[in-house]
Amino acid sequence: MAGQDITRAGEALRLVQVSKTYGSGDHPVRALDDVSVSLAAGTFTAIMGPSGSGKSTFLQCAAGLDQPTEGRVFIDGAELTGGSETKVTKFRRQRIGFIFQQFNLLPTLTVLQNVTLPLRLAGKKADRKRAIEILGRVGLRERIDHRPAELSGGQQQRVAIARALVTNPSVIFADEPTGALDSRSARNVLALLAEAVHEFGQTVVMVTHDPVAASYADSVIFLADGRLAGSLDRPTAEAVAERMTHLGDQVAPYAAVGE
Ligand SMILES: Nc1ncnc2c1ncn2[C@@H]1O[C@H](COP(=O)(O)OP(=O)(O)OP(=O)(O)O)[C@@H](O)[C@H]1O
Repeated sequence: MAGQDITRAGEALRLVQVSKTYGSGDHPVRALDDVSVSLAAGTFTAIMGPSGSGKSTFLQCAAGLDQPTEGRVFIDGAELTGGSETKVTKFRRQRIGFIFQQFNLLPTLTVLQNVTLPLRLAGKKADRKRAIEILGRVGLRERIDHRPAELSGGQQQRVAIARALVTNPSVIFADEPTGALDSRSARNVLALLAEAVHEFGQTVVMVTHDPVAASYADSVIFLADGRLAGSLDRPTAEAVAERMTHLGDQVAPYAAVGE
């Protein structure tokens, strides 16, 4: 992980000429093709693009869940790429938070235990007070002893947000975080993510299909065929939907979240 530091101050995520090719032989798939991106700390970025454009691959490579075939990834100035699997896992636990479409909470643990788990995995003290404070922030102070199955989908996703926030990570990656939620819960979750960015200085990178979800971000990065296909600052749902149409996607009616 050594090497020349090519990142800038205040930069939370940097991808330098990242490519990912799946398979070899006659039909390799170039899922990401020479993607370079720089995201400032304390910003909320949505990644959008047609199906198969490389969004999940982008997230997997940027978050150290998969290794790019070429290129380098830096989180907070430290290189994520190039280390052993053990080093990358440690790096992820210390610096990266995740939010998934299906919440990925452990069903046998209570809400509070789910939230303190990343601290324990990162070898830190299971700081109960901090976990309870964050659960209060996401509106679940009264539910800390419940199991995930006793909560609604929106509440489970709020637990997952608390779990992502608890280690104070350099970047939180969210993969379709509202994909399994009704529109009201989705708005609530998106507002919480935006609040984590604007009030607490978190950095969030979110993959989404939904122009309304993307409109909660500060900017949108578009992918098409594994390549960068532009960006949009201060996006509105209408502008995002319009751009997606030009990228060849069948955009869902954007009332999905905002209705
Ligand atoms: N493990 C894999 N092996 C081979 N090809 C893969 C693999 N994972 C993804 N791909 C291919 O890489 C390309 C990009 O896939 P990716 O899942 O990143 O797209 P996406 O934009 O997230 O798509 P969606 O919106 O449908 O989830 C696609 O052509 C896909 O078929």
